[in-house]
Amino acid sequence: MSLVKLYDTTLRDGTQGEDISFLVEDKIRIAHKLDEVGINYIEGGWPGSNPKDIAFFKEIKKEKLSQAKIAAFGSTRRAKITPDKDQNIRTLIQAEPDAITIFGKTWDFHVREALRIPLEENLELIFDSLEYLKSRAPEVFYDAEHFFDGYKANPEYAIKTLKAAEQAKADCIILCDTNGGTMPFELAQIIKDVKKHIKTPLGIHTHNDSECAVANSLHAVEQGIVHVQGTINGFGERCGNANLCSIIPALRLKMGKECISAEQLRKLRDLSRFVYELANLSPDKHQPYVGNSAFAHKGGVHVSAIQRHAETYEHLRPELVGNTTRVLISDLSGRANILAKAEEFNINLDSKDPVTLDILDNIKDMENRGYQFEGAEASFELLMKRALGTHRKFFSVIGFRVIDEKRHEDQKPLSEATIMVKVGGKVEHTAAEGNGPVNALDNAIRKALEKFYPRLKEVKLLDYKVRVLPAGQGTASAIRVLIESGDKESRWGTVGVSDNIIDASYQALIDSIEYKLHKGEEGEAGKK
Ligand SMILES: CC(=O)SCCNC(=O)CCNC(=O)[C@H](O)C(C)(C)COP(=O)(O)OP(=O)(O)OC[C@H]1O[C@@H](n2cnc3c(N)ncnc32)[C@H](O)[C@@H]1OP(=O)(O)O
Ligand SMILES: CC(=O)C(=O)O
Repeated sequence: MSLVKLYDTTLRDGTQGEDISFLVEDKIRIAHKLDEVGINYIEGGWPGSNPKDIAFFKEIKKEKLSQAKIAAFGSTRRAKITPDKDQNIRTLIQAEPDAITIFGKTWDFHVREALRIPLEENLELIFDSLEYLKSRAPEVFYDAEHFFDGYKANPEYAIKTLKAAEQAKADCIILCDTNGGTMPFELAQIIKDVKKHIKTPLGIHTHNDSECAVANSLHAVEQGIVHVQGTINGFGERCGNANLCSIIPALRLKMGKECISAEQLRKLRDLSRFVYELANLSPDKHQPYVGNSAFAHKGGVHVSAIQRHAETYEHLRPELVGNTTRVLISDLSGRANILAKAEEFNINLDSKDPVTLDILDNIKDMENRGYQFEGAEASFELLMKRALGTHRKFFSVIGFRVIDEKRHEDQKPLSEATIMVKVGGKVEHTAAEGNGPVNALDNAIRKALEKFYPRLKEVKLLDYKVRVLPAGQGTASAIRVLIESGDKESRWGTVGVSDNIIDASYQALIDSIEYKLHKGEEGEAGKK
């Protein structure tokens, strides 16, 4: 296997993405995770940009990393001053990183329009800056900004800029597709041309504006590039950078390139989710390799086949990247989906059992009426238990009332719910206020039941989604409510559908509470 070095820029280019910002503490925690996963270089930020990035380089020195090197990022010197007088270059050295990466201009258009200096002077900026840094940092990398656009516009000049970096003895020259518009077939040919002129090891840094960042990075490796830059989850300026969560498994599992170990690869999904969490963003469920849907099978034909052999519909075993196969339930399901789900819930079901067909018919009918079980697996589990006769009725609701009242146009509306429930032989009648009618109803149901089932105190309502479903033939439009609840151990989704939003919410709330009570009972049974 040939070796490819991985260079992560989540903490620098990643933070140039809209909505992405990390505290110094977040950056330190992410650096540790990147180190554990075997990333060779972690670009921590641009110390010449802001105090937070300076603080990162100070703090990271106190940490013990197992193998990763820390890189600091900056630009070539400004025109008309020497590198020793350039504040940006000085802060790079003061940061005392293991490696320094500076970017410089390749594209004549940029030299004229962005820097507004003569082309020759830009070559001096590149050479001087790298030569100065080379004797002051253990390793020095050169990011050739806009390399591919520059090469297409003026190949001779673009190569001259790389030669300036080579003469200054940069340890690696990184070809950047800064605007992200290069196509994989163009990129491969340009790299072939570059290799005729440049002997310094080459790297790649691509952006995703044409959705080709990962493909371009992999093509670059095919062309002999040995250093790959990218970010976790593809965070980065505009449409983002090349996504290392896709590049790494492709390098190792599809291209036979040595980068991280099999054990480290199994931590990839955790790393992806950790970075989303610290960025305060919801994970992209459709993300290849590491997303929740990456190995989620919905079509009945697919589910039937993967149960015979997973590779029929999976390009690799999800466990290799720390993910798992999932089976989704919908009106596209067949018996195989139901059987797979039953197994997941430890329910014994046979494909010839008439109950299996009953469940399937019931689901198709309910989905036709607007239910959706993909995000409501707890409701589905209860539905199966009801069909099998293993569902326990912990309580019954005799009735409820919800009042929403606004007493004056300047006042906030008041929401109050009353509910009457029966548990065993006892009837409980309670009222509760809430922040809106659904919250009031949730509070009232729980208040009435917590007395009998104290474990309900652990349940929290985590998410609430409402969707207005279009009217079907002869039917009025309906409302679907999906609720996500959780306790300290797990999270579960439930669904309700009605032409009345309160009733739809009520169904989803009741399912959530019943699910928690069943879960607790099974837990207790397991302990006995
Ligand atoms: C392709 C990339 O992603 S490169 C990384 C981009 N990232 C960032 O810009 C984030 C961090 N940036 C910053 O904090 C600020 O822009 C700073 C501190 C670097 C500079 O701030 P300012 O001095 O106020 O300049 P400003 O941001 O307005 O303009 C950029 C300056 O850099 C100069 N510049 C741009 N590229 C280079 C280069 N490769 N070498 C030298 N100077 C450069 C521009 O000419 C301009 O200087 P000028 O206004 O004197 O002509
Ligand atoms: C250096 C860099 O971030 C770019 O060219 O995109």
